[in-house]
Amino acid sequence: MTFRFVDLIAAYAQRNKVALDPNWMGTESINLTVDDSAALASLCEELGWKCAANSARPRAHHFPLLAFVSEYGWTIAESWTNEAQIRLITTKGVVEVDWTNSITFWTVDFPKLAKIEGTERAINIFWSAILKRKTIIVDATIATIVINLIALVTSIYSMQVYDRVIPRAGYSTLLVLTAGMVFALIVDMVIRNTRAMMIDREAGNIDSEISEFFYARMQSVRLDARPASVGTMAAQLRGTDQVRSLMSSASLFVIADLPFAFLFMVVMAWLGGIVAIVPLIAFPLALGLAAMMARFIREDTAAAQVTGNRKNGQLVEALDAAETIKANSGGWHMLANWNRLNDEVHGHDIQVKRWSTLSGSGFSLIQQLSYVGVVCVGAFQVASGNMTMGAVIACSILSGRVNGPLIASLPTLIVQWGYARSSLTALDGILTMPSDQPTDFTTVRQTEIRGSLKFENVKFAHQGSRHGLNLPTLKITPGERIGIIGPVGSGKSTLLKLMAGLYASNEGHVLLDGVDVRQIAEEDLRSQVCYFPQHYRLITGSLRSNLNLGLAAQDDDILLQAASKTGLAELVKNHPMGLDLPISEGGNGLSGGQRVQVGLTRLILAKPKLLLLDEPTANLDQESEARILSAILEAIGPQCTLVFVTHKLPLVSLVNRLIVVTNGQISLDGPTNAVLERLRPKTEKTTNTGQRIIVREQNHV
Ligand SMILES: Nc1ncnc2c1ncn2[C@@H]1O[C@H](COP(=O)(O)OP(=O)(O)OP(=O)(O)O)[C@@H](O)[C@H]1O
Repeated sequence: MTFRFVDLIAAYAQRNKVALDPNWMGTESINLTVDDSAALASLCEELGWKCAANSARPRAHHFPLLAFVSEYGWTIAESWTNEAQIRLITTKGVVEVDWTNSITFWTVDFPKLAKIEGTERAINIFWSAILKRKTIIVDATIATIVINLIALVTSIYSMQVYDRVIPRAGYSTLLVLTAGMVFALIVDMVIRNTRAMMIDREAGNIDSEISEFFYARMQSVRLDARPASVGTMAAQLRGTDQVRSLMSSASLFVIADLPFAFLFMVVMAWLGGIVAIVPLIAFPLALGLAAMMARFIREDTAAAQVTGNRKNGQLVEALDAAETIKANSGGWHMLANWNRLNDEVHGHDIQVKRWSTLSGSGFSLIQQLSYVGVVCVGAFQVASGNMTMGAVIACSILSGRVNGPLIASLPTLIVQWGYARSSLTALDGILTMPSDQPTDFTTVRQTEIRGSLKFENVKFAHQGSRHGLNLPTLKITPGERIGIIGPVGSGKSTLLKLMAGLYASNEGHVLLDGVDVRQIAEEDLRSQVCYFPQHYRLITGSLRSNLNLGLAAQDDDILLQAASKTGLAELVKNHPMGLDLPISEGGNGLSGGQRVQVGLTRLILAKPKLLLLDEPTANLDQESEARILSAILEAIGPQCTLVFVTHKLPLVSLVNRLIVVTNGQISLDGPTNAVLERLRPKTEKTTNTGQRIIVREQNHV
């Protein structure tokens, strides 16, 4: 067996920390099982990738490389292990082979798609999205140059009018100059609007690109690594809005305007000599003030942001848990928390506003002083004959242009930057959370999962928890029917999530068909391993969309056939909209049992190879429970491995093996009857002959 093309390229891309476009998987049909390098080259060309071959001895920093070795087929050459040998990743595992120049190495140069997890920082995601749009940056820069040149022309116009037109009463010249000026100002307006429209349109594209990236990243965060508050995490993600609005904000043009401040100072020096000293002092003063304010504001914007996110978390919790809160008169408690957070946010906001107002008035003072300074120094220059009146007017206009854009935009920009900065920190936090498919694992495609499981020295504890699961060994063979029982909080659900690959062990390995479960490609794993959680939630949409969730859309008659097995068909029949029955968030509008019926019907449609059920029938009556479980058993067939957690002892009659979890450890594991026998409480009895014996009582749930 050799690597298939998809596996090879996916593994190679992952080692290069490049996220591939999911659509490229379309070429899956092509198998590079022979040294068909030409096929690799033509496929890369088709996909817009560049690949290059090299038979020379690779240097240490050139790895990883693709290589074809007759004994192993296509492999990934990872590194030198010594002077003469190369470490290869093959389908048979990691091997070391002697280097000969008959081995051809290949590199594939992928287009710079989003990098995946690990070293990436949120700010880089934004910059790469912006820098990708080079034409727009060039156009906006040209527009900014023209706008600033028009500002220069305005000052020259004033100088000409004061120095040439008024003394000579040259009114026809005035009309020509004014007409030219009006035209320039109209051009200025058109360019400004076009620039703003261009930026807005691109900001929309950047926004959808960035939000798609972060949404996908948020979805891929491993379940056991998620923060406790859903609302807080949602608010952190919304931080992308703040960063994007800063990056596309018109006030950001102040940065593009900055180089022109120096041009204007040069022109002022040319027109008025020493007058240029005024902006030379005022400009760095304004920049210094901006830097100082940004520093002062930083702590408060960060604190306001963190508290604001927590406030969002509290809001989501209050809405989500409304039933519990109302039923337990918890409203006052929640309100008190809400008010506390509100006051905290308000306190920080007020500080931010104070600094912002102070900086606004500080900039305005610098601007006015600069104007007064130019007029004052200009007056001395005029008196000494070094400058004309018109030049003084032109210099006063130019001094406004040196500091003007800064003064107009900086207070807002500083506050926006403060919030964006703390949003970026929160987004960095999301990027560092471990994802379902870590980059240090090579993904393996497993289109045919058989359903055998093996735990090797597995240890797992939740974040911040000292106690967890400790499973030195556990083996499950394909087709086994296993029940897991144990006291509340003993670790049954955690064990099931480890089997499903939803949690990652802290130590040891969970192997599915001999491959680490985290290594198996997500789409292969989820399509063949079905996990049914303790609290099954439905998704906003229709009954049909919930039944088809993650599956290829099925015909209605197939859906109805499956629904009739779980009793869900009753609901469909009795609702005027049938399968189009609308479902709101979480499945509100359906009873707890009906939600479970929807989830279990979907399982029948999914036909998994490994089925993991966490108390699937907790919400069902006895009759439905028996019917649904036998329908599921029939649908999955004898080859499917079934593991379910239950507190209902009658259900264990469905399984032939029982595992008892106590305190995070497997305390009993064996044939159902044997385990039940061991579990029966013992009592001491005296027989008729006076002999004292130990008997086991009936089991109780
Ligand atoms: N998200 C979490 N964060 C921290 N600790 C958790 C989390 N989920 C569960 N735990 C802890 O892990 C332990 C095992 O929980 P688990 O849900 O696996 O128990 P269980 O045996 O399924 O319980 P039950 O029968 O009540 O469903 C418990 O002590 C629980 O407090």
